[in-house]
Amino acid sequence: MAVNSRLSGLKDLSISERRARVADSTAVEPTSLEVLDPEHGLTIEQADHMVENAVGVIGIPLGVATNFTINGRDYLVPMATEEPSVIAAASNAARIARGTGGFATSTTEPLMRAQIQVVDVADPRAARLRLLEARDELIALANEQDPQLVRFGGGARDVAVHVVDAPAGTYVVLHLIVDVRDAMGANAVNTMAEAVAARIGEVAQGRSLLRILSNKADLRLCRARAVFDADALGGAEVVDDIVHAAALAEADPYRAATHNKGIMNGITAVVLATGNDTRAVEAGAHSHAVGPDGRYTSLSHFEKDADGNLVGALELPMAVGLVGGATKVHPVARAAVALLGVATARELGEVITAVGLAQNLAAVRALATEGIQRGHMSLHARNVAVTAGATSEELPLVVARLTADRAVSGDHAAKILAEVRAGRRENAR
Ligand SMILES: CC(C)(COP(=O)([O-])OP(=O)([O-])OC[C@H]1O[C@@H](n2cnc3c(N)ncnc32)[C@H](O)[C@@H]1OP(=O)([O-])[O-])[C@@H](O)C(=O)NCCC(=O)NCCSC(=O)C[C@@](C)(O)CC(=O)[O-]
Ligand SMILES: NC(=O)C1=CN([C@@H]2O[C@H](COP(=O)(O)OP(=O)(O)OC[C@H]3O[C@@H](n4cnc5c(N)ncnc54)[C@H](OP(=O)(O)O)[C@@H]3O)[C@@H](O)[C@H]2O)C=CC1
Repeated sequence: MAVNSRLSGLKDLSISERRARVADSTAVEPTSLEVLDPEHGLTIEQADHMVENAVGVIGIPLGVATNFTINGRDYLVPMATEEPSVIAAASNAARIARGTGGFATSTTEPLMRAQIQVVDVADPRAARLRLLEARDELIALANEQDPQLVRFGGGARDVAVHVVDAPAGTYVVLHLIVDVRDAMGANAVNTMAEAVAARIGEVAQGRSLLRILSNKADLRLCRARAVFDADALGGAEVVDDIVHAAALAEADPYRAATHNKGIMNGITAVVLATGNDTRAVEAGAHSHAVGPDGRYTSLSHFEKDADGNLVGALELPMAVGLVGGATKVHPVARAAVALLGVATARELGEVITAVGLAQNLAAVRALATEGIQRGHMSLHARNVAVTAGATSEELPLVVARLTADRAVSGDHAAKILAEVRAGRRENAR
């Protein structure tokens, strides 16, 4: 069944109505969403199998971003985040992009690198060539470790050898390049790296030391682009100002870090919801943000097209999988993947990248126009009101006053709450 992600007004429904609407708009059975209730989610027994010294589980809100069209197909995107306004912002930008066809994405092959470091090599440059001569033997040896991966069409594909001059010595570092198919790949690649390390040491005539995947997954890139209509963004000046905002992020690492954090607001939320390794994706992203000149810069680019519309583009490494890790173990992650309806790790990566671009556009548009506080703080007001002690009944009143007063602070919430309660006592008399 074709998904319809244009669910206007989803925010105004109760949670059970929202779930019914989401199930109705996708191919998932409504009962499969029951696992999203905390009492039906990850059990302490399951947690105990996942990590060491487990003593509990922590709940993170899971929401659904609406309006996404990617390569002509609609997706409702599960996002796990503790931060208000993130899911609203992604949905907002996806709604704007939808008017001009949505997001177009592409990806490279799912190639990961493992590094095998060799120390104490007398002739590092000659050792590099000896290792390249042994390429076929090393690939065959690595592939013996994971016949299952090879059966799925993956496996070791190539080697590259770097000579690295470091303060404590010169190292020969062999990169084993592995097609990991639908896995994130760290376990698969690390097993291979450990298995071939001794032979690599022999060929290089040194001692093999580290044998571990590189999170700079620069051979496994995902890309997303979209056109955002100038009028829908607020006009030609808004387009120009977004281009200025993005240009600052390209030139200034202080701004780039925040700009990229905005991208990761979306990316990490989908990575977490689907049970993938957030640290691996974040490490990949930030390493990709360092250009050939060694400068940290923005991951995305915004420019104006010939029609005066804004064009956004994002490219980053995307080491995510649909098998392995917590994806198959965590019941909520399984439900999130089913809801998203992706068939391959590549498709998952492309959706995540589109969400990153949408998130970035929403934040930069807010910054280039009214500022971040109106949209973000009005949604954050709920947290502030709850922290001040508002009950579910008092919450709408306190949030409405906080937003109207444009003063979203704990002190002000406490003052409003006192007034609301005094008013109630007065009415009760
Ligand atoms: C917050 C909005 C979306 C309000 O924006 P708005 O224009 O007031 O919203 P609207 O009421 O006109 O609604 C527009 C659409 O937004 C979505 N939407 C709107 N509200 C909701 C909601 N409550 N729940 C769910 N969805 C919502 C929804 O899709 C809706 O369309 P509909 O489907 O209803 O026809 C806007 O101001 C925005 O996009 N702001 C950006 C917020 C943001 O980026 N937050 C991230 C946290 S700040 C940060 O960490 C990063 C940063 C900013 O530092 C990065 C950087 O510096 O680059
Ligand atoms: N630096 C890092 O980022 C590190 C991350 N990790 C962790 O590693 C985990 C991910 O490792 P990963 O290797 O993905 O997990 P798994 O080892 O659990 O899964 C990969 C394995 O799944 C099997 N498989 C089944 N179907 C497929 C398919 N369609 N495509 C590919 N493989 C398939 C393969 O063989 P088989 O059935 O024989 O296993 C493959 O080796 C995450 O938990 C991550 O946090 C670990 C160390 C370091």
